[in-house]
Amino acid sequence: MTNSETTLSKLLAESEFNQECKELLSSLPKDKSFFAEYLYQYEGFWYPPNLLEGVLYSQKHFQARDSDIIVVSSPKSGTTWLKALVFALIYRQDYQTPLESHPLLDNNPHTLVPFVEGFNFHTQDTSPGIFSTHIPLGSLPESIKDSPCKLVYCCRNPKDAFVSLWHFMKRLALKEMAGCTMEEMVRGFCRGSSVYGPFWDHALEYWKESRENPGKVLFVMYEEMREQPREWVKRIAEFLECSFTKEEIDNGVLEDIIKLCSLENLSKLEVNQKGKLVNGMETKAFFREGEIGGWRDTLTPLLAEEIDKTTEEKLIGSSFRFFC
Ligand SMILES: Nc1ncnc2c1ncn2[C@@H]1O[C@H](COP(=O)(O)OS(=O)(=O)O)[C@@H](OP(=O)(O)O)[C@H]1O
Repeated sequence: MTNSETTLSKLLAESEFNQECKELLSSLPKDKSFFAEYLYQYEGFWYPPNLLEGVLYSQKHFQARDSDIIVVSSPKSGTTWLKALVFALIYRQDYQTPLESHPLLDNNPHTLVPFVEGFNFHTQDTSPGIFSTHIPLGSLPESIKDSPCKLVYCCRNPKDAFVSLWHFMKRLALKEMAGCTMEEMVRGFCRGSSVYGPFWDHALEYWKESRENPGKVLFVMYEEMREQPREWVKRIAEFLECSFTKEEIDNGVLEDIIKLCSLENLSKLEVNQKGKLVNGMETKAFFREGEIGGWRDTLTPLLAEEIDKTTEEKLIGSSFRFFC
């Protein structure tokens, strides 16, 4: 068993659950999985037990402040990038160009921006607080829904998000993955039984909320940010009420932030090549190719078609469309 295997398996499956959580788990629908022994369905979405425990904890204890910013995504949809961008945007006055001593140069974005469901949100004592979550809209802690805090949702094409997850799991050599074929994993993903899945319902709920409540939720597409980072980073800044001034644009602050947070830059930093998060996960696992349509190198046409079919079914009655 490799180190990362031990750590992640432990993280996903062997936590010591409190009594309340154990009782809840025994009452929930469960499905065999390759993330942990079982995923459990809670409020319509699927979780490994330890992540569900984090969701329950956050529902009880997370107190959003009015000024807080929450980066939201399904796993593998651009979380790490958006965390870095929002952090760099909000603190850009504190770390002027040239960016030689920026915290993102020696901290992984996941260290700087804690997860709402990660038990360590208490460590964030700055204002505004920047947090991140994969929690579906309906299961967010009430204080997030009720306060004027803002949510930036990052969505990605399901085939690329799936393939990214596949490579991530493979790299972490999770023991539950042993013997799991890609066909099985695609099938699980399509029936919604994937971490924080169904992937489509997750995106659709936030997309709808962004339409109905545009001051609360900004919906961004990973692919559009890749193609037009200037446009989108400016739009995110506007949404977060920290628009770029003309002087900043003239001085190249926008370009510096884009460069600092780029996959090319972050992935070559020592902290992201050799570092580990507090939970033991290797930081390099969060960076790969970031390609649009990269799924073609991994998915067979048949498996791609299976995901497309689910996408088609899920989008019936909605005008929402994924990027490609
Ligand atoms: N800075 C930056 N810019 C653009 N793309 C980036 C960046 N950082 C990570 N990535 C790519 O995002 C994919 C990982 O997704 P997440 O960050 O959402 O993963 S996680 O949910 O936080 O585990 C994963 O995509 P794939 O390359 O397709 O696997 C990463 O390569």
